[in-house]
Amino acid sequence: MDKRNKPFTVVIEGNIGSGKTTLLNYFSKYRDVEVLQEPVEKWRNVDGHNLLSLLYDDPARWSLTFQTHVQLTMLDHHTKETSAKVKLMERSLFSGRYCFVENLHESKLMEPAEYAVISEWFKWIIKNVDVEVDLIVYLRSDPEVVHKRILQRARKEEKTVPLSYIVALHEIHEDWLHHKVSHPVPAPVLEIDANVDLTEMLKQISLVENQILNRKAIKRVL
Ligand SMILES: Cc1cc2cn([C@H]3C[C@H](O)[C@@H](CO)O3)c(=O)nc2[nH]1
Repeated sequence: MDKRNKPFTVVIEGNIGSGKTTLLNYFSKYRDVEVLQEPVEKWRNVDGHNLLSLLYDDPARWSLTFQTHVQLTMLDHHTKETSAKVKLMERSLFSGRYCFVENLHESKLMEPAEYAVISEWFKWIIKNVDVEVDLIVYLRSDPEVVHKRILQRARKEEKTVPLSYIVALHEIHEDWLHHKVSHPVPAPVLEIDANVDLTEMLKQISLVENQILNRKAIKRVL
């Protein structure tokens, strides 16, 4: 991708059920913003196989397969050309490797040899492909709050997700994006309190909208 016309790239990060889709929908009304949601439907149908369902039914057996496919679909989003000035992505190669893969490895649901292989892929990609991001919006939430939402949302594959899994993912997101002590942070982090209800969340988003749309920088250029 030609660096000159690369869009201002913003990734939305946060635990399962932290309100990423709400934030992305808020911005889909803008002409000049390309919104790339997580391609969950792709993960549910890879040549007829529902990898998301396989993952949750038997994570030890399927975590490498699932995370390898997610890494491919994220690479596709990172490298997707667009004429829009802003590209808004739901999650990224970075949360894939630093949060989800890390968590599966730490909880012994991914073999060390599998962890090594998917990490080699990740290292090669960030060395050889331009997957730079300009801003991370971190939807910070409490595990109990999002776990309740997940059960209410009742995505069929997630109905058995235990609170312990959400707590582990929360800690890993916090170490990476809030404490910034575990892995490289590839862009400045803008934190949003995601424990609030929808109306309050939308109010928070409108307060940081100019930063997310990089308005002032674009005005400077124009
Ligand atoms: C990058 C990345 C996104 C992502 C999502 N997921 C799961 C969490 C949710 O149950 C579902 C949709 O985000 O997929 C995962 O296990 N590993 C992931 N890695």
